[in-house]
Amino acid sequence: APLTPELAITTGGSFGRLGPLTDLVVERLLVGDDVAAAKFGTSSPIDDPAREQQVLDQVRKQAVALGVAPDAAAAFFRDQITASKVVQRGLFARWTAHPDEAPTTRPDLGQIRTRLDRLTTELLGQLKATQDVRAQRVPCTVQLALATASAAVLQDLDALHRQALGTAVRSTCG
Ligand SMILES: O=C(O)C(=O)C[C@]1(C(=O)O)C=C[C@@H](O)C=C1
Repeated sequence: APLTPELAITTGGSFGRLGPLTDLVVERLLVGDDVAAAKFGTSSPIDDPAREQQVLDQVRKQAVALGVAPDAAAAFFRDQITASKVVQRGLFARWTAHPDEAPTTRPDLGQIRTRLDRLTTELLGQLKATQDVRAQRVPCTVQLALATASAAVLQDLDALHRQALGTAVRSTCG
């Protein structure tokens, strides 16, 4: 049944100065669900080192062009990739144990990677936009806690995706 207007929640995005960055991180994690659906029941492994290298090369190139430190950007994206694999492994385990929960259609991995490439550009834009706050250890930690806690609630993340979010943001404050 549709929510009554009184119960509807206006989701203006996650809170604080790191809210927009965190929303993109969550969006990328949720694309991990689609990656898992593309690979589950196929011979494509979760780990694809060649594709990871391609992602990180794109990150370094775009970071330099934007004036973001390429090593820090690459470290941030290594965490995004690790977090995506946390999601994918968790979903594979869930779908193996409960085949009735497995996806019934298989999305195209090539199209999903095009989405990931667009998210790379958007995430780098937010790394650039948040350089000031991220450089200040204590304020950054406070803003990150605010953003991740609100993201988990607003986007109704389950335990697997909350765990993956923790992995994805671990180097955000340097
Ligand atoms: O593109 C894939 O195949 C993915 O699984 C996504 C992704 C990523 O997060 O960018 C994660 C794991 C793979 O090793 C390569 C890339």
